[in-house]
Amino acid sequence: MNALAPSILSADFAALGEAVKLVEHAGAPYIHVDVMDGHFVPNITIGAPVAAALRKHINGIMDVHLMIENPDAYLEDFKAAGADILTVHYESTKHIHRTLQAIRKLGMKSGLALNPGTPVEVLECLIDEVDMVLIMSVNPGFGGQSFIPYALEKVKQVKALGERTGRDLLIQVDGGVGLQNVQEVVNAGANVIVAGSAVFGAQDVSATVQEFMKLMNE
Ligand SMILES: O=C(CO)[C@@H](O)[C@H](O)COP(=O)(O)O
Repeated sequence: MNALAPSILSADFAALGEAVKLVEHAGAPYIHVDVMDGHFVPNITIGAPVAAALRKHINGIMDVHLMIENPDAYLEDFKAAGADILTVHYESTKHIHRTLQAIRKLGMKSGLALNPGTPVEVLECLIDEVDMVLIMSVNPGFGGQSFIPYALEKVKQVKALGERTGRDLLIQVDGGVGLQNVQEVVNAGANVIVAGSAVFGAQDVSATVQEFMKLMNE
């Protein structure tokens, strides 16, 4: 599973302007799509039809992060839209074990996201159903927030849990990651980095992606 690792940069988009830039840079091998519903998080972004339209321009893995209530109702839609990895939140799902199994049954890799206030201990009973753990390093809902330092400790805990249980996990970190702190995040154990404003807010998107990749793989 960790053929993607050691370190992947995932250009994260949640707005159509960012999606246009994404299409311009469609050589990106791994794309993280933020889906927000205005209920689980205060923001609204895109749904499965837009993800499906963008999929045609993505030359690589599409990783969809569902920040929505009742994600179970939409698993098949995002499979049909072309998601390779589908991530749901521990906090939005009533029967998370069943939801993770359902994602895999549909032929996608299963991702489990933990908000900053959710401890890593909840993974203990779920680890065998999870391909990727997403440690949120901001409270979900908006780009451009500051990185919460305690996330580094959680990444270390997930890495240790993976080693203890013999699982080759993808460990993703999302929120407030930029060129200034990406190495610290990778050194803690992350192997998939999500970056939104640091990529799409840059003057030169391609050069910034290259700089990220260099720092992450040094
Ligand atoms: O999903 C979220 C927040 O809800 C994150 O993906 C952010 O959108 C990442 O943006 P930056 O913090 O990198 O600007």
